[in-house]
Amino acid sequence: MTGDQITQPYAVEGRGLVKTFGDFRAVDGIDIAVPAGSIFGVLGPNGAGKTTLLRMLLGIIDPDGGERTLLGETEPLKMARQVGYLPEERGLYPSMKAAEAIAFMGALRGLPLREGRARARELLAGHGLEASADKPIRSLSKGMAQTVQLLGTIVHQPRLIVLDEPFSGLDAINQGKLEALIRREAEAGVTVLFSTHVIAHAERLCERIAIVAGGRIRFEGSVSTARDRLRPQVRLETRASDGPWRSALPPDARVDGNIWQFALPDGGIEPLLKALVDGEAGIESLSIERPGLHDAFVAIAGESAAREMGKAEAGEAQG
Ligand SMILES: Nc1ncnc2c1ncn2[C@@H]1O[C@H](COP(=O)(O)OP(=O)(O)OP(=O)(O)O)[C@@H](O)[C@H]1O
Repeated sequence: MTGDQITQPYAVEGRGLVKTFGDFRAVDGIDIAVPAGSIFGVLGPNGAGKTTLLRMLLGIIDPDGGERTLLGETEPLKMARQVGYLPEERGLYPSMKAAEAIAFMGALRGLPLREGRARARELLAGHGLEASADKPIRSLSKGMAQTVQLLGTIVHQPRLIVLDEPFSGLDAINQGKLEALIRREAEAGVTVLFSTHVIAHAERLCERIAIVAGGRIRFEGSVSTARDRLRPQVRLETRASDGPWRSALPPDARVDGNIWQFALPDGGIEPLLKALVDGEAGIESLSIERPGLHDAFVAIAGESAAREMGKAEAGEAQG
């Protein structure tokens, strides 16, 4: 097949994407660019528009406005055989055997069945599921069935993998295995685009993220750049509770006994340290912590979006 080589810097691009259902704008003018070979996370609460965005990028639904390019092709479905897609709605034929289900999913994307069957067994063995290869899906646990579906998503060795909420419904062990699989695929040069409402997955895995809320992109860039939106936080404990050194602390420092908390000043920590030492404040403890992606998310998308993310995660843990 011609055009197999990735020559474009982005595996997926969307510009000005809009999707309206009735008079509701689920996606409200989104620009997104996923670098080829990267792990890219679309992060946002339920109903933010993530699924709609992914479906438009893949060509499953058409946008009402805007343009998209998938592996260099402006008609995304033309690249379907080079894409692996795990939809949010999971499901395999319950009576199909695990290896057969994987081969079947490969066949839907153009992989000859014989090859698919052989690869299915290799993949199952690689995930500790060789004993389940000839068992019907209905006899597998939910997590195992989800792993089988995931293996079916990658069996035809796609150049781009798109996973819609892939961590949902998996226990911590299977979530860890999925993270490892995503990393392995990316190391082999595959582009991985996934959606999630769990900030920790995006923070651990992604080179770049897009934060989506209310159908709009609130941030797109590296995890590190998102975290840099907030100043590092200082926690200082002094032996003395008063002295001239106090004027060196930022005026908005919060105080509890002899513990002071404040954002790292523009000039850095050194001028303050000097004042503390010269003033004999006595430094009991000092820490400077860079905010995590969760705090950055709150700053970027707002408290209510962050609460929605937390609620979805808690609901899932219960369910
Ligand atoms: N086919 C549809 N018809 C009507 N409304 C829709 C349709 N698909 C999505 N929506 C609405 O568009 C909004 C965005 O949905 P979408 O599924 O894209 O969000 P999401 O971020 O993926 O969240 P979730 O994880 O809950 O699916 C939601 O309010 C949803 O109810």
